[in-house]
Amino acid sequence: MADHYGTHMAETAVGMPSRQVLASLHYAYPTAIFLYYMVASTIAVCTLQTRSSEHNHPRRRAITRLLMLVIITYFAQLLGLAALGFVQHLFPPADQDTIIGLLSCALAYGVVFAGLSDAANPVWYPYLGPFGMALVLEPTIEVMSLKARPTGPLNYAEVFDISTVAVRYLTVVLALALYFEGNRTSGLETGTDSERQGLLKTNGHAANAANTEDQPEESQQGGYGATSDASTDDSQSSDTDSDENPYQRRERKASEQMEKRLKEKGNWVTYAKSFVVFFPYVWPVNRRPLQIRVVLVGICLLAMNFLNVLIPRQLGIITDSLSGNNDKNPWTEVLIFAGYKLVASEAGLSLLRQWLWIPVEYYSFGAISTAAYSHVLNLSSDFHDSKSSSDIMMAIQCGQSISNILESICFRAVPMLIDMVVASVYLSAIFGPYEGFITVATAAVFMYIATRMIAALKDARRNEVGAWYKEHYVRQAGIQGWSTVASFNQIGHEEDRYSAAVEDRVEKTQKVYFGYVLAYAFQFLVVLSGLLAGAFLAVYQITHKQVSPGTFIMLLTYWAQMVSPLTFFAGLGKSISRDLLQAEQLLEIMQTKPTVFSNEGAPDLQFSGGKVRFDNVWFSYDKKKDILKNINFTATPGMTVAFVGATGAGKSTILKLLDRFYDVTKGSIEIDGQDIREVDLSSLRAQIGVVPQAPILFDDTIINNVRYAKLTATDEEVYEACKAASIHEQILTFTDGYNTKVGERGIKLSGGELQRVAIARAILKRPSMVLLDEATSAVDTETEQRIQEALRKLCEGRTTFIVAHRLSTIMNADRIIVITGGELVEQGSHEDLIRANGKYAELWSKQVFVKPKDTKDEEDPDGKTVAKGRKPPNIVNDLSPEATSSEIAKVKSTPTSAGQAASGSDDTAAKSDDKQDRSGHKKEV
Ligand SMILES: Nc1ncnc2c1ncn2[C@@H]1O[C@H](COP(=O)(O)OP(=O)(O)OP(=O)(O)O)[C@@H](O)[C@H]1O
Repeated sequence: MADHYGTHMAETAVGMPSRQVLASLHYAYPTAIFLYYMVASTIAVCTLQTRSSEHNHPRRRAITRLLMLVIITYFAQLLGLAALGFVQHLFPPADQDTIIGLLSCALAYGVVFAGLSDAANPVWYPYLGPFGMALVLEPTIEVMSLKARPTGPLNYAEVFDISTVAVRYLTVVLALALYFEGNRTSGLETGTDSERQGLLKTNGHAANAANTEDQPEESQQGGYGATSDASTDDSQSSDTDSDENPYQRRERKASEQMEKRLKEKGNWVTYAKSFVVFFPYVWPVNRRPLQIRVVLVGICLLAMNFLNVLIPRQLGIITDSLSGNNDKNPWTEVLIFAGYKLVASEAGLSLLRQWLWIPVEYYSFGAISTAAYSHVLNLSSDFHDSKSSSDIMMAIQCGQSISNILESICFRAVPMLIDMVVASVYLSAIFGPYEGFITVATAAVFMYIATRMIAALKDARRNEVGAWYKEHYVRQAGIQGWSTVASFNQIGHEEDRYSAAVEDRVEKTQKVYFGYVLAYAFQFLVVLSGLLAGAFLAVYQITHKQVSPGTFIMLLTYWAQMVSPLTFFAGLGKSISRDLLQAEQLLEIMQTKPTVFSNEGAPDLQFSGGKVRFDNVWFSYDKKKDILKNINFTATPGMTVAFVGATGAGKSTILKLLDRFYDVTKGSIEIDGQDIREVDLSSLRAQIGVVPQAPILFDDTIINNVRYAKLTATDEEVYEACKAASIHEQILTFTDGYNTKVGERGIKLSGGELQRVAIARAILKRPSMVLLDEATSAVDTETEQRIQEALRKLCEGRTTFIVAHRLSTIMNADRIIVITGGELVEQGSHEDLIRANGKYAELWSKQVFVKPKDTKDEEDPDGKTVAKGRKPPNIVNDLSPEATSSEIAKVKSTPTSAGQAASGSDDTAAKSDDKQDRSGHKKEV
């Protein structure tokens, strides 16, 4: 064996133990650098320190160059040894430990160098550690090597070697000095030491609060994500992207959410802990058979690791038996090989693993989807009003990504890592440490190149997704808006638009595709170089009879097997971060708490007539602008209360508060003396029947849609409800009668039919209280008459709240409440309010006395003259304030006749005089 300087160890006076120590140091030093760097970098990333530094170290460039110089000195030493070997005809020119040590140090510092070059704002301790080790270990190794050489004067090679080590040592010292000097200077300049202290908020407390809290949100995020982190780049770039498609918007929102949560949690570890909510869905808790399956899957994976060694090894044995290098029977060996292949194949362990795993996987997918769906359904109106339904549905589907992350780590990354470690150890054992080094070096270079290339393709990929979405939207717009396209004669325009979008997408896809092909080509070249180096070494050892020819075949097979784990690892970070972003969207939903809920153990609503009291009710949707202000009124049992007022005044909001779609911000709502927040939500809603402004039906048959109000209702009950809602006859005229499908959201029904089906539903429910929100807005007056009849049946004896713009609909209400700008400005019966000559009288007069404008010749908006005496294009209300007053005066003198004028029905007018409410209670006016 040759020592550091090419002289044979055996000739020196150094004892065995120190030689062993020296040999171990050659391996331990680069290993320590590598491990320290990896662990320190991981800690820095996990504790988010890499995101803290907002300005660069002033000497960073110089330090990076010095690090490069350190690597060069190792190659210089190797070149020196090669020159010595060449001159002295020594091969190998030094002992194997020294050469491997130098090569490994060059590789380890190479990894550190690559990390420093790539980091946007590095945290320095992962890079300083190796320098610190060098300060101690470099002289130690050198001194021990000098001790190991024979006594006598130094030759040129030894002088060169010592000088190179000295240069390296000085380089390391200089790099450290520059770091501390730069740190001190920048500290003096800025007055802070952000590089060492700049940790982010932990659990809501900012370590660098002074730095971050004064800044606007954007700038905080900017500094925050100031690494090369993809997600932050995405969020920032897409913020300014006006062409953001839903995919990009979702990704941006998820990545912003992730940033926010990371900021709150302080590090990745606590961040990852927030995903613990998914644990019961991923791990089959309380399902022993499934748990056993998971364990068996683990055993299968270990068996696969084992087979990955056995198969190449067996090929080597077969080759050796064929070439007579061993005395084994090739027939038997081939059979054993076939056996291994069978076990490792899709028909063997893989099949078994899938069989074991599929129920677990689907358990998890099913459990997450069901839990997410149920959670979403139980969230309150504020959530549903603020989220797009497509985003919610996407997020529920993203449940799969949680199990994907675990599967990637547990069932792919871990076994592949085992494969790679086993490969380098096994190859080192067979061919010696050089082969192990070649394997590790190839893997490191491969991963570096592959991850860089994937990162370089990020923009191209984003453009491709954008183009894909654009194509999708152009197509969808053309098809969905076909009638608009056709009626505006724009088919040609849409065709051009679509073909341009397709062309753009195809061009961008090609770019990405070619990028991937190029990336694979580079990866292949790296693997080929490693394979070539490994194969040369093997050939050398075979020709020197150190190993058998069969091992060559084993080596080739092993290398071929390693490409797929390497490719997987190169893309692992990307796929995990994509899955995490998707899981983030679901996590956000799962962590949203309903704002309207039943208190623990809340009693059921005890309904006794339906007395409703609004006591000083205030409400705001966004906690900023008050939508309802100080609303006070009481509705006695069976009373019909109508809300009128301008659009946006807050009428529908009052109904939503009654049904507890939202809770009041201040004040309270009581039903029969019970605060509705104190009773069980479901028992409250069970008492209330709603006919909404825009009823939504399910894409199902009419009968099923009506029956939705009471799932146990018989067909007869449904028919009765439809008869009561004056829709039965009409349904019978449909092609399939009650089995007619209503289309998505009831699109196949007319507005009036839709509203009557909604009324039938409410009738079938037989609620104790009724809320009608513009229930007859979509029907003509004749149909309305019939619906009024239906509604009368529905509301009979029930406390009813009506919102209506058409005042004729509500003039018979026991109480009319006028809402203006969220405030209750008037209340009373129709007659009282008309007499009061306030807001209601004004609204009433405008609706009653609508008549054509004076039909003198005038110009229409296009400048064309409209001839006098002809019917003008619009009927408008032309009452002047004076005219209004005089009309109201008339109304005041003959209220009943005004009622008749409005309703056109003696019957309804007669009822307006009825001071007794429908349940026999005296009206509370
Ligand atoms: N979910 C919501 N989130 C935020 N603001 C809302 C929401 N729903 C309604 N608003 C706002 O609250 C105000 C009152 O709305 P509301 O629907 O109660 O009015 P309305 O009097 O019933 O109007 P219309 O007669 O047109 O139905 C409006 O300004 C509206 O923009």
